[in-house]
Amino acid sequence: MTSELITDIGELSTFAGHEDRRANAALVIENGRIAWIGDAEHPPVADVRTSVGGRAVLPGWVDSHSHLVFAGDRSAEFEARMAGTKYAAGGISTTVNATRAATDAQLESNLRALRDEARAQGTTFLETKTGYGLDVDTERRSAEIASRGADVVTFLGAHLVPEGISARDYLDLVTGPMLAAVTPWVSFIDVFCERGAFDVEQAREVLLAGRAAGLGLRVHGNQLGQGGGVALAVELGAASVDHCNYLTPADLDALAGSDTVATVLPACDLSTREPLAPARALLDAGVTVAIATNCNPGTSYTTSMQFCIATAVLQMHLTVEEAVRAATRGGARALGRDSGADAVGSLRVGGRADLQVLDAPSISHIAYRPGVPLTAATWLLGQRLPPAVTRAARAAF
Ligand SMILES: N=CN[C@@H](CCC(=O)O)C(=O)O
Ligand SMILES: [Zn+2]
Repeated sequence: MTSELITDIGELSTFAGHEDRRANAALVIENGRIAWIGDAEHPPVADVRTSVGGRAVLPGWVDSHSHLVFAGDRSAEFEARMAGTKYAAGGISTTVNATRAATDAQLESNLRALRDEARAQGTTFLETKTGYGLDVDTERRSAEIASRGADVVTFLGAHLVPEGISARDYLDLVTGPMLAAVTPWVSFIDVFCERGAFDVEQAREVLLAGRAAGLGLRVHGNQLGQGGGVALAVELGAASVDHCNYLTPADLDALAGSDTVATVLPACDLSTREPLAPARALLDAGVTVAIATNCNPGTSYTTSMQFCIATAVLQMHLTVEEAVRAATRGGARALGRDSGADAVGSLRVGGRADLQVLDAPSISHIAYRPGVPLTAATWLLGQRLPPAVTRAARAAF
């Protein structure tokens, strides 16, 4: 099996827990894994030598929150919002109607185009959710399609109570036949615990049914106002609670004393004109923070982790290193994948060779040069992605 030495690295960021950023380093990839990390002056013998010419090398992004199984467009809703209309959960139904009407091939092609767009920008590990079907058949096919394009799939049948059914009957469906239909394809269950979606008791019922089916738990919480989503996530030991825009001091304390990751979604905060999530306060309280895109057609139509990181630095007051860690190791933690043989989001000997090279000497350029796409090359499980694959989304016309 061919081994590849990556050398002339300007700055190596590993996020493996020690020497997170180092100069004069090199690494060797073999069999899809990192075989060696060390001093560039004393590398082991390798079959192939790749010089990155002083550029920065770091883990690929772990985007731990997206909604990529959908059809249709909500740019008119976005324009209205930019003109002053407030975001409300009800907008989800526009995408539900378009998604139900789409064929499997259309949904899969959209998902793959967005996944490739993300990869071209350095994302090597991606979670995505169902949640625009909201009937048994469309949720099942959404989950199956998602499993062919994403690394982790989350069941979000509890996104909104669709038209034509009572909340009680819909909860019975979500926690019964719908859950049974998606279970082969998903590893987490999620619920939108918010005004206009599901209240705390309804959310608890959904999460407990998911847990009984063997799924991990996640919560969309405290996005549009203070509520019980964060407290419920902590109470039930959810892997993450996502959004976290409106936190009380008690929410902060609860998160700080827990293993639940707070996932912040900076692009969504800007696109919905909600206050930015208090990522600085969360980190200061000792909470593990993840940064993700929340790519979806309603509230955050971007696959750019770099945009999210730059926003977290420039507007949420994270340091560059904190933000990049949150977008790699933090995302991995939110997905339960930050340790063990299948760990992602860090570069360590024996771990997956999922990495990217920036067209910049250090990670600081991600925020220092905001809006500039800096990923120059990406390796996924040790294989360098060909430019043709990463440009596929744009070539298809
Ligand atoms: N908040 C709930 N769900 C999505 C948005 C859904 C939509 O408006 O389409 C989110 O994470 O922002
Ligand atoms: Zn979301």
